[in-house]
Amino acid sequence: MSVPQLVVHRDKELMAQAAAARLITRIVDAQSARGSASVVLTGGRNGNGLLAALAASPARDAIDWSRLDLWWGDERFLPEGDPERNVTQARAALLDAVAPDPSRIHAMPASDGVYGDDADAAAAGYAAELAAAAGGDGAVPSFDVLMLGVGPDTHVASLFPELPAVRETERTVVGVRDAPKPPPTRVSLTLPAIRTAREVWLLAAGEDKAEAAETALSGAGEIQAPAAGAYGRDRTLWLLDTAAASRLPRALYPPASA
Ligand SMILES: O=C(O)[C@H](O)[C@@H](O)[C@H](O)[C@H](O)COP(=O)(O)O
Repeated sequence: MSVPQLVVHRDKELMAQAAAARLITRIVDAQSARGSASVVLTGGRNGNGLLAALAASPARDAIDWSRLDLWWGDERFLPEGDPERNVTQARAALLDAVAPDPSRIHAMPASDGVYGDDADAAAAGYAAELAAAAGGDGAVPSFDVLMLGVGPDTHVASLFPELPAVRETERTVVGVRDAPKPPPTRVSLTLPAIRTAREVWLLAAGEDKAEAAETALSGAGEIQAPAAGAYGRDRTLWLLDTAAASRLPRALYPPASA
């Protein structure tokens, strides 16, 4: 378990731009070291803001888009092409502008796909795809970076406080029903899957995330505060803006980042 590091940026726009630059560098380093990179994207405003900033970055094509595997931490279980799906929003924010290798874009199943409207079957299908990509070395590939937006209630992916999905200890992907954040039915990585990533980056910008950041970083348990259970093998990085960091003890983050 890696102890959370915090970086606090002036505002959400700068946080998105700095996080995008950080992601470009991390991907380029992974591609240089191992020939390819594997990244897990997140939905939501902060996640999509990062993708849009990356699309606008002059350095974006330092990434070899033909050697990048993209996965999702969660997905709204809706029909293919629904504007509310995280992959639809990721395509609009970034993917349509960079033309990655389509075989390496691993979208979670849609509710009108091969699994029909069965979210549990869709989750099992995505778990099988992860395991196949892991090449028998385990249940999921070794993700270089796994990004998670943090909800105001401290949820990450579609793991909401006290609900069954956050309590899952065996499966890597689960179906979620009755999610408090619409739409109610989703597919999500579980905490055990999240924690296999080399690096986990939690994105929290805006006043509405201040209480969640304080709760998750002040010793709350992962069932009550799922963000507290999201950490990487090598690194756990909270990327915040000053508004989201406003309730944190000043000692938690270095002065240089304020
Ligand atoms: O499917 C989703 O909605 C996201 O994956 C979800 O986990 C999101 O990242 C958080 O709710 C934060 O969303 P905002 O950045 O919009 O607050």
